[in-house]
Amino acid sequence: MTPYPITTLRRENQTLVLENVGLKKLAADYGTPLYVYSKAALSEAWQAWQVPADRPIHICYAVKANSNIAILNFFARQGAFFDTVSQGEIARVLAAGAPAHRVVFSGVAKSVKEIEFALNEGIHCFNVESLAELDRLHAVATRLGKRAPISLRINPDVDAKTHPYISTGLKENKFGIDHTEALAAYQYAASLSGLNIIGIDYHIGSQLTSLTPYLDAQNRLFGLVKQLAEHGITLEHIDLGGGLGVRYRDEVPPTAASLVEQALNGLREAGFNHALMFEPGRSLVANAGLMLTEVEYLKPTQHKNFAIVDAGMNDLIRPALYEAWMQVVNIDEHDASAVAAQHYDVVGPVCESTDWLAKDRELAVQAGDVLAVLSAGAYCMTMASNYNSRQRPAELLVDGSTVHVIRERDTLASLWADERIPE
Ligand SMILES: Cc1ncc(COP(=O)(O)O)c(C=O)c1O
Ligand SMILES: N[C@@H](CCCC[NH3+])C(=O)O
Repeated sequence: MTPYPITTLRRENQTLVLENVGLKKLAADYGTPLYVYSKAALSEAWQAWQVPADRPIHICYAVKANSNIAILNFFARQGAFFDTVSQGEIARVLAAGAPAHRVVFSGVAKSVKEIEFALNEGIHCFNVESLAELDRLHAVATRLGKRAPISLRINPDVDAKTHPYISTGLKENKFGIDHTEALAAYQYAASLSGLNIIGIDYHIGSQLTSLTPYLDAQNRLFGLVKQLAEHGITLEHIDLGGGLGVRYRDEVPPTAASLVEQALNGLREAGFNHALMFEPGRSLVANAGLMLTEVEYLKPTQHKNFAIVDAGMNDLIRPALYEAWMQVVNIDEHDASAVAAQHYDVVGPVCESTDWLAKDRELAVQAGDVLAVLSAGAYCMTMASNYNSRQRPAELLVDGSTVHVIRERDTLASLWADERIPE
């Protein structure tokens, strides 16, 4: 196993280099905390999903994983479709230069305003999550003199065997329409003139590290597609969602190609000629990014050692939220004779006890060192907040030896720019 899950990251002369750029210089030039993404790693992740096939396969990048418009623009140029969950995400995709007809709109709570916006822009498909949403879509589309292209998101009741907070395909989850009610839901949708049925989809959870739950869900879904056809309801596409896991530590997730092949085999066996869609987020971006953070203080106590860094749970919340393990490395290697390795909890400045990035990690570290939190390209910057009135980090995109600033750090004034003191 390579030392780092980011393939474009390596150690050269005891310091970490991403593509052709030294991380120490980036921290010095742009300050910390700082997100840094590798364009070559994004390319590699995108290529991994490209499988030759006897039908169109649309890869819909799940915008929530990393919604910086430079990242969206990169995927738009590759020909990606986009999975979105809000008007804001759709607007970002359009601002990044992608056409509306490559947008699918998922989410359990689509508002009238969001539906109007998506219909007027002309998106590819609404992934519908309830009967009430069918009624709302029909009403809005009819009022606008349009027909809404729809797919029903099915809840297949399959255990994705991932963290319970990011599992979405069990019957107790709020997502999708119960597979036992799917036929009736489709028949109801077919009776509504404002709707145009084009697909079926599911998304069973995130950070999946085995193909088995996908196969279980796929079999269930394909059974439904057959049943629908028997009732005269035909579909253009089948969307198998996102969720493919990545390596944070020692996970060995299936390759994207093996997931696509499993789906293609299933389609061929069933005699289906539908187009195929997937909605990957994490697997396209997690291991294209890292976060740099400087050690402010070392705080040894009688119980444990703390390395107190300048990034907090507001900047990177995954450990606080899911106890997620993310690799933390010192970007400069110390000679063992100069700095001895010890066990540290790496904690941030936020006034919460859950404000930690890593626990009980062996690190040779001094105050002033810069640490890199790896695999931070997905669900890190998008979940950042201004809690404790902290300025969210800047973001950089490295391309060979070139560094692009793709987001400036929040300014102090931006923290209250939208607030008003009453007269
Ligand atoms: C509907 C939908 N599609 C796709 C994704 C992307 O998932 P992942 O980042 O795990 O690939 C998510 C998030 O889990 C989602 O909710
Ligand atoms: N935010 C989660 C993934 C959630 C996926 C959303 N459907 C994470 O960081 O792992």
